[in-house]
Amino acid sequence: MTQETTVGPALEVVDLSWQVGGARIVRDVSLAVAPGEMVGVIGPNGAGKTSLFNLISGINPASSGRVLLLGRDVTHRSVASRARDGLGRTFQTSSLFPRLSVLENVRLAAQQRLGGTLSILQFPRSADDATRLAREMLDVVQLGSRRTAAGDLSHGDKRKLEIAVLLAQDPSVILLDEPMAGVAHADVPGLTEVIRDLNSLGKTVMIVEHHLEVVLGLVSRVAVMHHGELLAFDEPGAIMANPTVQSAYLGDIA
Ligand SMILES: Nc1ncnc2c1ncn2[C@@H]1O[C@H](COP(=O)(O)OP(=O)(O)OP(=O)(O)O)[C@@H](O)[C@H]1O
Repeated sequence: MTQETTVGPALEVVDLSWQVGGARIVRDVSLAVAPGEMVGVIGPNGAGKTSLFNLISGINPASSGRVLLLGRDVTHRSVASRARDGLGRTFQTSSLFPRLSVLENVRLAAQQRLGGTLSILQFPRSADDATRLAREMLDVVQLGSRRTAAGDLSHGDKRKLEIAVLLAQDPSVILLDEPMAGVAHADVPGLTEVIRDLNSLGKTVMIVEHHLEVVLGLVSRVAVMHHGELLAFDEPGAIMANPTVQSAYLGDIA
């Protein structure tokens, strides 16, 4: 007789809302993302996608509802606490140190994970654990051979470097906010490949992206937001065929 093991969602939001003044920016959103799943979040400008990420990562406090990370209720936890519990996030704007080298940017994160400080004055001189870990993460994002300052990288390579910085902190759940924004057309396939590889590392990923071909080709399910509400949450084929989604969103951009 086979025994079934039940594995809960890596990330779940339940009736999540965010109100600012009289405006309800995120309205009763509920969805669950399975461990190792990659989910897209799409919707027109101002639909509430980044606001949803801000609630999940703790940047903004939920007005009501809950956020569960790896089965733990983190709704009232700080950003740092959620990060310690396994949540990683990139932003629409770059969070890199532009004058530090590619390696130093990742080594800072690796050093923090390994229990060191964030001081660049305390970098060990020789190849230590943090350096080794940083090099491994740079190989994962295909930047292993780059020796330049982070600020000199192309937009596409900066996004890859931000992912390496995240990976050095070993998050279980990763939120990517518009990774393709500002990335040159020629760099899109390479960055797409790096994001796809996050799955083979066992990461759970939510990705906000306006670049529809990219997101539909990457994810197993798509959440469509509109006026702060979750309009639909389904497989890419079903989303494209959904009449409500078509009239509310896809019709607008076709
Ligand atoms: N701190 C805030 N105070 C008041 N309104 C806000 C705040 N943050 C966001 N908003 C509003 O909430 C709505 C949703 O914004 P949000 O950035 O979440 O949308 P989005 O779907 O990510 O848009 P885009 O695709 O343009 O990034 C917008 O109307 C925005 O102006």
